[in-house]
Amino acid sequence: MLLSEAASLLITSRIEGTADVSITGMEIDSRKVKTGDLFICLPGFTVDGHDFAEQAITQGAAALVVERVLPFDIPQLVVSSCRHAMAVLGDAFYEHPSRKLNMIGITGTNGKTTTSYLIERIMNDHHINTGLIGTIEMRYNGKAVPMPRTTPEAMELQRLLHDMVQNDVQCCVMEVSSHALEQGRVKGTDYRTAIFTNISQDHLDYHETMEQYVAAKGLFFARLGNSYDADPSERKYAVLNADDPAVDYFRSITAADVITYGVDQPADVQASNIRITARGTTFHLETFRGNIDMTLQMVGKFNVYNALAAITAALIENVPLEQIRDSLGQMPGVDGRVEAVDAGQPFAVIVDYAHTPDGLENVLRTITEFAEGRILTVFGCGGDRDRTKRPLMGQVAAKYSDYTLVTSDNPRTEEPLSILDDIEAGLREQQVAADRYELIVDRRAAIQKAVEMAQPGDVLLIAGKGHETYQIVGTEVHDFDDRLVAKEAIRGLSK
Ligand SMILES: CC(=O)N[C@H]1[C@@H](OP(=O)(O)OP(=O)(O)OC[C@H]2O[C@@H](n3ccc(=O)[nH]c3=O)[C@H](O)[C@@H]2O)O[C@H](CO)[C@@H](O)[C@@H]1O[C@H](C)C(=O)N[C@@H](C)C(=O)N[C@H](CCC(=O)O)C(=O)O
Ligand SMILES: Nc1ncnc2c1ncn2[C@@H]1O[C@H](COP(=O)(O)OP(=O)(O)OP(=O)(O)O)[C@@H](O)[C@H]1O
Repeated sequence: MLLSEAASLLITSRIEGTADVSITGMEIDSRKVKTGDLFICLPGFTVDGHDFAEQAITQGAAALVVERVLPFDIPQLVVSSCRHAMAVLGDAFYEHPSRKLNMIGITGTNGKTTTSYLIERIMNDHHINTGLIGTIEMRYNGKAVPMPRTTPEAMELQRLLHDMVQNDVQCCVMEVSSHALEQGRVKGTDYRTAIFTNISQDHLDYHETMEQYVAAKGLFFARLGNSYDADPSERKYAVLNADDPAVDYFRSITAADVITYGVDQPADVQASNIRITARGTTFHLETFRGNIDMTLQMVGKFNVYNALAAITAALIENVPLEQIRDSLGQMPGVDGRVEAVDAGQPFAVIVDYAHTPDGLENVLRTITEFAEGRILTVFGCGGDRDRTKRPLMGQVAAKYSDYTLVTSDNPRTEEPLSILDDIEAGLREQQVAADRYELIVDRRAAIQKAVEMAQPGDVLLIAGKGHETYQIVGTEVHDFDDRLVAKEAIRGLSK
């Protein structure tokens, strides 16, 4: 691509210097620039990419995209927003890869990862080669790479999608975070199906108010549309949770065809007669393509919602209902999501990624449905993130647990004990007696204590970290896996 071609894609841009320079790659991180790359200077929240232009030039950048002209003798494409330019240029440079894939995006506070795994499983079982991008990793054709963020930056995303196209992937299911929507990371990505799971309090450190958080999610649906004469194979679909209060708002702002799913409110894809046991969940499913009885190995009403969202996406892709039933019935669940830890102990240990008040409430409510003994809960809240959810999570833990151990969960640069104090305020609000909870900063010691307290029939929930295998203290990342720590503690019981 020539710099002049890049400029023609951005209507208000101008070029300072030579326009016919050839661009052989694009990069937003100066440390990764290669000879011939176009370096896009992103003004960030912590540092400004413009300050790294010199390093990019030293590494061989052929030209820059800037919001202000820099004093370097190199062609510069001057734009009003480098973030917007990155999305447009990435999409064009990688030859519009999302238009060659059936793109399914999932947004919502909870359930994105679970739903994406369910869709990936159904599609692949139906021989639709499907790639996945999300919190845990990006994977396709048996290749998996851990991801630093839930939704990649626009440039990285377009590169990934291009790679999928080159490798004969037909469908891509991906998580679309509210941060990504707000920052335009998925601008230019052409989705066929946009799924909404649910919205509840989280990320207010970033979005500040619930209204702004909902509005950020809304961008996903507002950008999706159909022309009146769109070919059926080209139509766009908004798949919405009929039981979530935000459904009417998202319906009102999208021009896509809306398909709803739900349990409590009438919906196009509806579950009824839900039965939950410790081993799984069954329900009756009614859809616009027929009805069927479903069995999930995953527990909880919230997983019925995740399954309904996945079923709806699969029906849009014309997967037969029987095939969907068989795929979901065989799916053991997702890493770190209501994952049972079994080291032969006479009580249940469950590790779960719940890190929002709503997520914690859902998993605890589910446990109450099958717990024979007491419920012991170990959890904490992340440092340098939404502080307002801490007391709310304390309240939820207090409401459902017989004993709560409040501990650390990635304290980052905050004083760990002060995070625990914020959570304790919620426990106190619920007027929990002082002998029904404890603050233990060291997560290993908290898990150890809970394991020692557990009696036969009890359920011990270790919430917050799920699949994560680290703990961030200060700026250091330490190895830490709740599942391994719990197993060690259980083995220690017999010594
Ligand atoms: C708040 C937020 O989203 N920040 C993202 C943003 O950071 P930033 O704007 O501060 O960027 P920066 O680090 O200041 O750098 C600015 C520019 O300088 C460049 N740079 C920087 C250093 C250098 O030596 N050379 C260089 O070129 C960077 O590559 C970047 O282009 O752009 C960075 C570069 O892409 C992201 O890594 C960073 O995500 C941070 C790590 C983050 O924690 N994001 C979270 C909040 C997030 O996005 N989470 C959601 C999921 C939430 C959920 O549902 O749980 C997600 O989608 O992951
Ligand atoms: N549909 C749902 N409704 C409410 N809570 C849910 C739902 N699905 C999962 N959860 C809870 O949220 C936790 C995280 O689930 P999952 O990883 O699927 O969500 P996510 O949206 O991808 O989260 P994140 O954005 O933080 O990665 C689960 O461990 C479970 O406790």
